[in-house]
Amino acid sequence: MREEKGIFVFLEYTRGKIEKVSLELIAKACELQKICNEPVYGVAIGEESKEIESQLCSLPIEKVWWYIQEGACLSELWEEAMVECIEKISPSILLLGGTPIGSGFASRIAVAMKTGVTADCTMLEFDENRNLVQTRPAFGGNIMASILTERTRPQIATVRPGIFPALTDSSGKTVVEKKTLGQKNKSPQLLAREEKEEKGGITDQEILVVAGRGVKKKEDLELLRELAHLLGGELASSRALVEKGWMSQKAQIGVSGNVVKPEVIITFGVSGTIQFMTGMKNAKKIIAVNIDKTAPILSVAHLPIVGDLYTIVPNLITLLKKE
Ligand SMILES: Cc1cc2nc3c(=O)[nH]c(=O)nc-3n(C[C@H](O)[C@H](O)[C@H](O)COP(=O)(O)OP(=O)(O)OC[C@H]3O[C@@H](n4cnc5c(N)ncnc54)[C@H](O)[C@@H]3O)c2cc1C
Repeated sequence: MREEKGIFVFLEYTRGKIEKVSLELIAKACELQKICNEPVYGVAIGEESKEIESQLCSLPIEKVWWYIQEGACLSELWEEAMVECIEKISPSILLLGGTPIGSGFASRIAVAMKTGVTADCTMLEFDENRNLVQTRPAFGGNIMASILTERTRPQIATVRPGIFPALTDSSGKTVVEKKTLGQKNKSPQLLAREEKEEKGGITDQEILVVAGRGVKKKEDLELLRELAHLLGGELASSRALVEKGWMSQKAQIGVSGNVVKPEVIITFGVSGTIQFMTGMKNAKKIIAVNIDKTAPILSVAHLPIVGDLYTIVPNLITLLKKE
């Protein structure tokens, strides 16, 4: 049997841009490569585009297989392409973004290759036997589980967007091999496609104002939203307010929400449970306002403020409006 070697990364793209999470995975794969000294490969599947071609060519990795999709977007065709690649190069590791596409794809590939998949990893490293240690929060974020796929290959892991720093080097010269994605005679036809522009997402914001259960009424969120907009940011929340139906799940930070990495995060009335902190611990500056001086979030904040949000927020808004 051939020895499995190499780190294989699934490169997702939309609207002429490789997804940030895929660039985060490439950066991580290059970091792992320094330890295992194995090649890093990529695979992309989708419509042909000049922008994508130039981005793929400038990745700092060995080679990319680019399957051009001409017909319907069918997961079975994607699976066939991926399995073909895996069988050809026998990678020891396959990394995918923990996106709706990446997560679904990972499990299909795992079934096809009769191997395991660890979803939503937050840490990837090697053990002394060069097995990939795939670490992810478990039991609602109360413990970190380290999972090994010792007996089968490839070791498949998905990683949530925003966990690893993205690739900054675009000076690579990758060999890109174009292939045509297979067609199915009786495949469903894609008649039209409507692209939905995501607006107001919290994961790309530099500044986030976060509302927690300390906010007493839904209407009070407007004060925090006003503050967020005056600061040039967006309003996010803990799960407590999503459960009340006051905020959308898209605005939730945490282990079952979004992972964010803004320059500044200001929390109001958030206690700082592990499930919440898992989603924001990499923020550059954490400012936390809590009425209770024993709230856990105050001990991790760069600027902990013991006080009532109902006094502090209106004062801040008045100050900012004067500027
Ligand atoms: C499987 C699972 C997954 C989960 N995933 C997530 C997740 O992704 N994200 C998440 O957030 N939670 C998650 N949770 C829920 C989590 O355990 C907590 O329930 C939640 O984070 C609490 O939100 P909170 O801090 O807003 O509320 P609380 O813990 O109730 O804290 C409210 C805080 O507001 C302060 N406060 C009250 N009044 C004021 C005031 N006037 N001014 C200033 N401060 C005030 C209080 O002192 C308190 O510290 C998950 C739970 C489970 C079981």
